[in-house]
Amino acid sequence: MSKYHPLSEAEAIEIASSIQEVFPTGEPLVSREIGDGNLNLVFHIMQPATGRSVIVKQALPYAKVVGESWPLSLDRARIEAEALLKQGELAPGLVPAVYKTDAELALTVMEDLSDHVIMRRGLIEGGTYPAFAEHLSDFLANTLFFTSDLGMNQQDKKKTLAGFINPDLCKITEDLIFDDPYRDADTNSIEDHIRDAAEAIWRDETLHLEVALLREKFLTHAQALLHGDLHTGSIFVTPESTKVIDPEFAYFGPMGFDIGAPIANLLLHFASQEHWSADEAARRDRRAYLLETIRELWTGFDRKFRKLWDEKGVDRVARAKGYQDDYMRRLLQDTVGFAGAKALRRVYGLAHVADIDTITDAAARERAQRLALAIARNLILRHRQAESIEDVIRIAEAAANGQ
Ligand SMILES: Nc1ncnc2c1ncn2[C@@H]1O[C@H](COP(=O)(O)OP(=O)(O)O)[C@@H](O)[C@H]1O
Ligand SMILES: CSC[C@H]1O[C@H](OP(=O)(O)O)[C@H](O)[C@@H]1O
Repeated sequence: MSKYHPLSEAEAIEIASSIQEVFPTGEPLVSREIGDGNLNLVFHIMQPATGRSVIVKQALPYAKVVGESWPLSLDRARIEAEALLKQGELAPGLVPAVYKTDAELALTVMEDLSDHVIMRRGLIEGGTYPAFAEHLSDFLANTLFFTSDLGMNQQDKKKTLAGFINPDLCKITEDLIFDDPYRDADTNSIEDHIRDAAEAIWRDETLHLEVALLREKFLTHAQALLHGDLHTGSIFVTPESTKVIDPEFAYFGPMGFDIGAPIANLLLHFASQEHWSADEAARRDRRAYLLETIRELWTGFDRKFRKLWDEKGVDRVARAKGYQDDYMRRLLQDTVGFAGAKALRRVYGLAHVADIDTITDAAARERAQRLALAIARNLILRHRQAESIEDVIRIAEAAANGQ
């Protein structure tokens, strides 16, 4: 019989107390459930006498945000733990330390990052993160390169891939990102004042073709091991430090999906700047910072990925003249398209973003939602023509200027 059951606070404490490297002494521990995500339980376990702490994250057999009517495999907890360990090897210091995993109980005990802030929250509060683009481009270049056919033995890659078959979580993405926003689905959550914009998207057949092409890539292109859900709610930051969490959507998919995710979320935050109803200068400065971060993220990624290819590439054939440039151009185009798809679903799909939803002035919120939709739609429509990250920046600036 399986030993799985959702943990009580007392059981979470008992498990945490076995982590000798954090709690070598026997003083009592206290627990608090702090999960604010859509899917899992997260216990913060602290030893008041020493101030030491860990996080115990446990999967539930269903999606917490919907309830037991949406069952989900517990195997996602094993996948999350294995992805965290692999990312820790490939991108040291950029993910939390893992102290213990238990596939049967579907849990991971990890480093407490409460001295950081979730990036979405930090951005909403006006924070700036000067090391973020450098760190995240390191994370992306290393995790994607060394799990692709360019940076890893191709037979080993196929064997590794078998451990990251993640059908339930991929299905969430296939439906919530690539299908439901393009039809009148029950899962959508549409504010009345933008219903006309959603209906226009449901009728937009040119857009549907581009989304079908992106969805096909997500379904079939096992290019590298992805994080799979790399939005600003999955990244902890301080001005000096960046840590990526929550890779439970990990699977072998198209790299542009991971690079597009943070770009989409920076653009959603860009759109949310409509909340500065009167302060044009504040809005302009904030937007310039966000666009510069997007530029640095892609250019840093491009430079580091090419360097790894030149210095650590394992594939002789990949050294064919012109192949690298062609590959990077296609990767940019995927990134642009996936950024658009990831942004669009956050405006009226099942899961929104606080950046926009917390704007209390309804007129400003509507402007932000329409701006996010305009940017997202143009990214999707034009992704196959993109030649440079400047195309993304021009699309965002033009939409913000009402063009
Ligand atoms: N290592 C950690 N350190 C501190 N807080 C964490 C850690 N991991 C998760 N959390 C907290 O729990 C929340 C939900 O975690 P997350 O992994 O995103 O869960 P879900 O998979 O349900 O989205 C985060 O937003 C954060 O507040
Ligand atoms: C029914 S899951 C909706 C949505 O939630 C996930 O995000 P998170 O686990 O970080 O809360 C993922 O983005 C899913 O698409």
